[in-house]
Amino acid sequence: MSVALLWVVTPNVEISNCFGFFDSVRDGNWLLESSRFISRDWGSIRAKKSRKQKWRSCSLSTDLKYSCVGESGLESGNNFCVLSSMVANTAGEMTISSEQKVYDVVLKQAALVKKQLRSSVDLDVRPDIVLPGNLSLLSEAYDRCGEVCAEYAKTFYLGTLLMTPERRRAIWAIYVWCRRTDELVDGPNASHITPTALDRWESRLEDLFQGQPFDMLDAALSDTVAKFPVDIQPFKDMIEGMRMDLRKSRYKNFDELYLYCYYVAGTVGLMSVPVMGIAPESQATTECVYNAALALGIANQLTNILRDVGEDATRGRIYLPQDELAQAGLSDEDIFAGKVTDKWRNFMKNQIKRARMFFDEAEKGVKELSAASRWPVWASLLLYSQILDEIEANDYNNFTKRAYVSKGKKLLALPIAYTRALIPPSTTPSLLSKA
Ligand SMILES: CC(C)=CCC/C(C)=C/CC/C(C)=C/CC/C(C)=C/[C@@H]1[C@@H](COP(=O)(O)OP(=O)(O)O)[C@]1(C)CC/C=C(\C)CC/C=C(\C)CCC=C(C)C
Repeated sequence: MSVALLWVVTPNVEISNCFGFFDSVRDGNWLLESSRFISRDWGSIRAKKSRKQKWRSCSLSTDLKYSCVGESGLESGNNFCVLSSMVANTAGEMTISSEQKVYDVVLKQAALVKKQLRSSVDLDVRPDIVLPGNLSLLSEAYDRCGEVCAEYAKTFYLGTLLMTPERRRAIWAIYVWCRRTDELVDGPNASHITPTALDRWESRLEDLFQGQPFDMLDAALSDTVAKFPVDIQPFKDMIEGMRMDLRKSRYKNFDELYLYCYYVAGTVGLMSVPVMGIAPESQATTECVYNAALALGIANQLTNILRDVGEDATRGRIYLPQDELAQAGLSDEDIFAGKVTDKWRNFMKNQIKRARMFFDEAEKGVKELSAASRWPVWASLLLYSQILDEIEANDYNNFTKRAYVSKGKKLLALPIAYTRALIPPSTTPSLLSKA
């Protein structure tokens, strides 16, 4: 299906398969982890005092709420203690945790866009610098991005129609680049993709950020990144996630999985916020909004992983943290056997709880976005989080049953998302402090 679509949307002047890309590149305790990864107050422990206060003002509470997730004694709230931004590697050496690494990227991204996004002007895009002839090519390129988006993500596409035309086009261009990147390792030509191919995709990315796009779809993104304060780092990180997918099929613990989820999905949040914009009246810190965006990406990816356990297993892939499986008395063989047992149900309950914590964290940031961007984000959040409800409704059989949200439920989510999108940003500095 995807290949057919790619042929339709790729213009003749370009390479014409796999979004025009393939030819061109041929040649411890999981409870502690879950608390640590979800609460921004962890960041505050590590950060300088001034930063710490800001994080505190927008974080989940650090109380023991998140430490009561697990079922085993190890996960008792009373044993909960703040570790640090360090984790032990297999050799027993202390290394920087994935959360710390990602947190640094979030801070950098937030700092980069703080000024522009806080502008009181509705849209702070730079004017077009293309010549008149190129303008229609560019608009054709954006239209194609819109078509891809409409084909792959219909509901989300409809949501983007509420955005201003400039923002909508930019989100489409980002979407298409992400989709193409994902297709490299997940699409029909995935078996031919090598690390070298990804290196080439990355140098192509660098070119487009320098204003030298390789094809039409790249040209749309090139224009977008010239107009909006979008940084290259999350894009490079997404490619890094694809590299990880090529070389890894197991994740030792949640620290490793978290990094993977950041690479392939948290990055999407960081790419999107500069385009969607933060409401000028919002009192939330930019970091806080970025953190929520990151959380939504992570939540979506965790949900995706939980939904696709059976499907991934048929490809020899298990994205679930190995240490948590072992703690639950489960092994890879149990996953391959695909039997829903009580051990499995308990394990899944904990995984679902953790994914929901990330959704909760994300919810805090949505209302801080510019008014027109809130609806598609709420819609995406509600629809994706409902997949978790469906896994429960399937009695945790994610081996042979694919959890999906029915059309009726999807339709119902849209007005709910719309109503939520009407909630204005927080204007109480005591709750969310201004940067
Ligand atoms: C409004 C909105 C949702 C904008 C995001 C648009 C965008 C640029 C999406 C790109 C998605 C994409 C193709 C990513 C490539 C990697 C990948 C496949 C990730 C998985 C997505 C699900 O994709 P898929 O369509 O394959 O799913 P199905 O299997 O068909 O169900 C991911 C699970 C991750 C997607 C991550 C997001 C959509 C992050 C969203 C976060 C924001 C938009 C930030 C919102 C801001 C705040 C403050 C909360």
